[in-house]
Amino acid sequence: MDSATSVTLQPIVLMGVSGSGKSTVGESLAAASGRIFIDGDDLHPAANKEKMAAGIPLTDDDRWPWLLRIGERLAVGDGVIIACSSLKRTYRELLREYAPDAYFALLSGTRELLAERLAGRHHEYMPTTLLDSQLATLEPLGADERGGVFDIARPVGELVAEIRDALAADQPVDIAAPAPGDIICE
Ligand SMILES: Nc1ncnc2c1ncn2[C@@H]1O[C@H](COP(=O)(O)OP(=O)(O)O)[C@@H](O)[C@H]1O
Ligand SMILES: O=C(O)[C@H](O)[C@@H](O)[C@H](O)[C@H](O)COP(=O)(O)O
Repeated sequence: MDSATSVTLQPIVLMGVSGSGKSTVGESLAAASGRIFIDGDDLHPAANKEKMAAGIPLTDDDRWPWLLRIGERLAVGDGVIIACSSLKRTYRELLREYAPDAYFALLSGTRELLAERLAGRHHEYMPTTLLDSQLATLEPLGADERGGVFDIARPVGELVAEIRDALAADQPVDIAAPAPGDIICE
């Protein structure tokens, strides 16, 4: 008889400031692990995109509706990988209300490297001038927050491997407890 345990895939949030590689690493990680990737950029209300395009940083009130959309997607329970800057701890706390087992992979690097990466890419709406406000807003992961910090100076393939290894080494909630009514095999 099959084991009664059911396996759930924990969602992964690629977090960090603009240009840290959330979309690039997230897409690669999803391809390597057979998961769905969603870019949080695509879930911003149009007003947020217009504001950022005008070079104005978002406020908390701008971000809450966006974070709610992301939380709802995380809550589906299919192990989705989402790129979402998640700059403040309060934002991550909101996302954890939807997905308590979410793993936050913080992509971290120097301002110099971030500026270089931003200068080398084209983005639908995000100007490079918002980098400093993003860095000022970023609150690093607390020791009690589930996740890890990854160095963006590493090649994408290495980052993907490092995140997969870190997740594999930290999966206390990967195997869900038997649900009521499950038949337990001795
Ligand atoms: N680890 C990396 N090594 C080299 N280039 C990278 C790396 N990660 C991202 N990039 C490049 O840096 C730029 C910013 O990455 P992107 O994924 O758009 O960041 P974000 O989604 O966080 O804004 C892109 O041009 C991307 O190709
Ligand atoms: O909370 C925010 O201020 C935004 O979400 C921001 O953090 C995000 O970076 C933009 O959506 C641009 O997208 P990129 O991160 O892909 O540049």
